[in-house]
Amino acid sequence: MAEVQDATNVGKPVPIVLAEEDHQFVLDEEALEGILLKDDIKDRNVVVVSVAGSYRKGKSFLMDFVLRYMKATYHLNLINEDAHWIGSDDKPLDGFSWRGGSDRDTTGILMWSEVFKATLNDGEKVAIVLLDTQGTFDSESTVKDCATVFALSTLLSSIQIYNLKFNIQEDDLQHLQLFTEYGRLALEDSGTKPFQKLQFLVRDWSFPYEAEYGAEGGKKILDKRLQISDKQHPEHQSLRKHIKSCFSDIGCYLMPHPGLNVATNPNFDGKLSDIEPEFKKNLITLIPMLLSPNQLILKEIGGQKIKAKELVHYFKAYIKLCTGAELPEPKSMFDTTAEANNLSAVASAREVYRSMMDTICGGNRPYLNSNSLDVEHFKNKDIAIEQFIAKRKMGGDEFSESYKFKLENDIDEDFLKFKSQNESKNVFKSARTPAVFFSVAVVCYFISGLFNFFGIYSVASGINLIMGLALLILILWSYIRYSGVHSELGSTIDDAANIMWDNFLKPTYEIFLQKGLEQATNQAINIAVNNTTSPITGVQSPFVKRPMQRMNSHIEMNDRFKQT
Ligand SMILES: Nc1nc2c(ncn2[C@@H]2O[C@H](COP(=O)(O)OP(=O)(O)OP(=O)(O)O)[C@@H](O)[C@H]2O)c(=O)[nH]1
Ligand SMILES: [Mg+2]
Repeated sequence: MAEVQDATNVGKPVPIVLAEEDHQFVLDEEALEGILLKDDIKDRNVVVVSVAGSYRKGKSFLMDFVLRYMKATYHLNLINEDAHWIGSDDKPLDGFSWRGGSDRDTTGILMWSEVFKATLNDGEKVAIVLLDTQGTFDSESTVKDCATVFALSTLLSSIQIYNLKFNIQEDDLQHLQLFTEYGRLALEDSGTKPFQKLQFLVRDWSFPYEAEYGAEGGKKILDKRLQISDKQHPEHQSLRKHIKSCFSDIGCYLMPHPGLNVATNPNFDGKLSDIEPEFKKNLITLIPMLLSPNQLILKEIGGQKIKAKELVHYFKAYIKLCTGAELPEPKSMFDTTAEANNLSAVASAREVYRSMMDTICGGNRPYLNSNSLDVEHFKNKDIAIEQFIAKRKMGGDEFSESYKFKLENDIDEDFLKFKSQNESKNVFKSARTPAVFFSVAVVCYFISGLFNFFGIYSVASGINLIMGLALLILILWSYIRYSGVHSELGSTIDDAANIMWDNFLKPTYEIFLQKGLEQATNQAINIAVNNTTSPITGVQSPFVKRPMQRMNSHIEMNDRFKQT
């Protein structure tokens, strides 16, 4: 017994993964290498035991009993059959820091500085590493912090103890799913189960009449909780399938309550004499069940056993993955639900906009002039946004503001598509390229004729060359449109035609049109005022003649009236 007590003073907890204030996790490589790269350790295959779960649930307290067992069994080579490893009744519990109170204690990931050396039944010499982790869901950690610690410790351990209180609840399974999925994302898909042993540990189990304390009762409860049946909601079924697919072995142990001293006495220092005998009895069964030489599970990654020196590389690689920008940000249940709500409201409002625009300018509707299309767009956009605002959504106005912005962007994107679809229906626009090049050819033809007439042959042949080029481009464009090949060249020709149209042909055409209109208006006024015959038809217009006759007769009548 004395030897056991001395042994508990060897080693100390070493922070390996440090939780920084800005919610970043940093690996202390030097400390890690100091533990795992010792000459007598580095080439041994490793067993990594870790404990994870919500904060303030006795994880570090349990690990200190694990330490007592490890020291007695592997450090001092005491065989534990007589349960002496658990120590004397009056010895306070030390090792990983544990304490009472409601505020979190452990942060980041701690590794015990002593790596225990063991020889398996087949003679293989292995090293056993113990990890204690920061509890999940304390008031200071974000969901990402919790997922990072849980995923890292699951990725790096061969036995992960999932520490729960009272029962295995649905939310415990949901969190496990979230965290393991986070860890699984960090791994390349190897097709095999990514993690090894998962040991549910239910503390303060209060229903021994339903399932007895220990592994047998634990199995009964676990089977019930992980059972998949057709009657279950698909969400529950997939959750269970997911958990089973992640771990190669899943067990459960039901622990009794340790007694009121442990749970509520602020002066409790871990003495066995203050702990309920039933709890002690179960510790003596639980810990050797996981860690006796014939129960050890070697750490494997992708089917390969991992040596202590290799574990250092995996620590470095996984922390980089879990803290890098590649993994998606895990969110709280509320955020995820509110996001889903808002996204579905965005989708249905967008659908409203699309279907309204479809009836106005969809594929089977005729061309609409761009002003009317703009008016319809703004009107329908307003209707869609109003519908988005009116829809009941979780998260409140502030939360949905960014989704409203997204909806506006999505609608503007849709509008661009509707617009270009509408433009493609404008036959005049699609005929612009041939019209431009044809016009160039015709104009060149007349101008070159003019130069020929005046005998300036060199200029005329230069203009003829331009005419030939325009015709050649026209033929090339027609071929591209017909065959569908070299579409980029086709677009360049279209662009060139647009530039010529916008800068030369359209202004010229507008000037002529304006002049023509001015002339026509002047003539119409002349006809009206002078009652002249139309210069075009040579006929006196009845629309002008009749009102003029009526006006003249009114003047005549007026004059006669004045005379009488
Ligand atoms: N009810 C109950 N209390 C326990 C049990 N085991 C330990 N405790 C008490 O729980 C309190 C917290 O113990 P810790 O080991 O520090 O808990 P932890 O889970 O490591 O907490 P964090 O490091 O903050 O995540 C201490 O007061 C222990 O005495 C148990 O099985 N049941
Ligand atoms: Mg702790």
